Amino acid sequence: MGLTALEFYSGIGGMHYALQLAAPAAAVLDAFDINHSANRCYEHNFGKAPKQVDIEHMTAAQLDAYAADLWLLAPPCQPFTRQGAQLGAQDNRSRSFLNLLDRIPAMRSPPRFLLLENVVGFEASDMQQLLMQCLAGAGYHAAEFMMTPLQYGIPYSRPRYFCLASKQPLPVALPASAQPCQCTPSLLLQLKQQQADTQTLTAAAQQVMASHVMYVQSIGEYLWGAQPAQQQQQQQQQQGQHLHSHSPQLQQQQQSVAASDCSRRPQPAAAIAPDLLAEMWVPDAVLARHAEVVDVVSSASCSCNCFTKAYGKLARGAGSLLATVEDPGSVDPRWRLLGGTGSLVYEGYPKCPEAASSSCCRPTAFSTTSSSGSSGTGAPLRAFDRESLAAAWQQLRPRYFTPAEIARLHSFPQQFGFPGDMTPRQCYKLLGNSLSVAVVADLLRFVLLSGSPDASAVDA
Ligand SMILES: C[S@@+](CC[C@H](N)C(=O)[O-])C[C@H]1O[C@@H](n2cnc3c(N)ncnc32)[C@H](O)[C@@H]1O
Repeated sequence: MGLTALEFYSGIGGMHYALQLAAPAAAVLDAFDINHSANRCYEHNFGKAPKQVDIEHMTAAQLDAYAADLWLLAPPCQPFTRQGAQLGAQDNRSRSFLNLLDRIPAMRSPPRFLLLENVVGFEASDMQQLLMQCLAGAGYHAAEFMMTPLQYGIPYSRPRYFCLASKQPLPVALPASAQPCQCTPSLLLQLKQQQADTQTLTAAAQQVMASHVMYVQSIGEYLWGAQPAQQQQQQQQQQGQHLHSHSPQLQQQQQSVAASDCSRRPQPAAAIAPDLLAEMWVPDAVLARHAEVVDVVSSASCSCNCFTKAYGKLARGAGSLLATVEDPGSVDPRWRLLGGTGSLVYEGYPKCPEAASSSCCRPTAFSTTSSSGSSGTGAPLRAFDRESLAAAWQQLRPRYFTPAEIARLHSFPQQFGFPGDMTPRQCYKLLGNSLSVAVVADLLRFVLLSGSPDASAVDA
């Protein structure tokens, strides 16, 4: 048999889709999750339900029986989120993951590879230290990353922590650092072909990432294949400016990464059915109550904020809304599109859209982007109040992103769907817990190359 995997905390199967991209011949032997709705959705798409078991009680013998090559892990993130109590390993929701860490040294056939996903904040937790100690003690080579779909040209900010581990040396040995690596694994592999020593390689990779040269598609282009001409021109100009600031060698590498990422993008999302669209309008009352904290993007925006499981329920920090007016500037010239965040601002309000985005701000290297627009270039509103801002939002007729659109922004394949009886709220809850398939696929390709001499083919 080829590569075999176990998917812990499987949710709706984001890790499974990523594995299908990274190693098409690999097999997921079993998936495990306690959430019945998530398991129904997983079965709907993969034809086999995950085992509805509590991972906290799994034994080394049970795990050994699979003799799986790869463990995919997305344990609960609540113990590590910035808004929570940050109890880390002391939080009851960490117990199942602690159980797995305890089991690994006791196993006869521990996995050859591991991939873990969690929220930003995990890297500073006691659980991260326990994980690293466990991996080092069990003889793994490990590397930590902080990645977001924006780094793959996808207009979606969802920074997440990742840890990769392998019994064989990783294809690029990262220098010891207090901070997780922010370079994409595919870029590291490309640079490795030309840069012999690790120090030069990582310095070059950091330089590329810090300059934010990746071609990021607009939301309209990514979801529906549409790109307003004006924005296309703007992006080309920006991209040109950035590329000229680097060596021809790096330019070539960046362009080829961007091109290969574009080729992997999903098909445009299906048109929204009228009855679904009717459910997607954001009520005026919500805009009136939360005028200062909502984040609204347009189809021309090149980013939107992280969708959480509270999307559709909470206005603050749960994910962006989409303006349905094609050109906000034509409705009122005081609208501006922030280049860095993709958010719409009205004469400088809200002052800092990212402040409303909970744990979802971008990695530092990505927050220093050049803006295609600017905020507050007009005279500030003298008598600014919530009502006038709410009225301004209403002009844009914002709607919620549909579950299908969020699934596409997570790079789920076109054929992914939810069971027909699930409400949008249930879908949002499941999607908010899930992950970016594009990001995880890239990390998986990298870790699965461990130990291979030419680092050119996945052993699947
Ligand atoms: C962050 S989500 C992972 C989502 C998944 N990666 C996806 O693509 O949808 C964590 C999942 O772990 C499950 N979970 C939490 N504690 C668990 C436990 N003790 N045993 C089994 N599953 C658990 C939750 O039901 C939830 O679906």
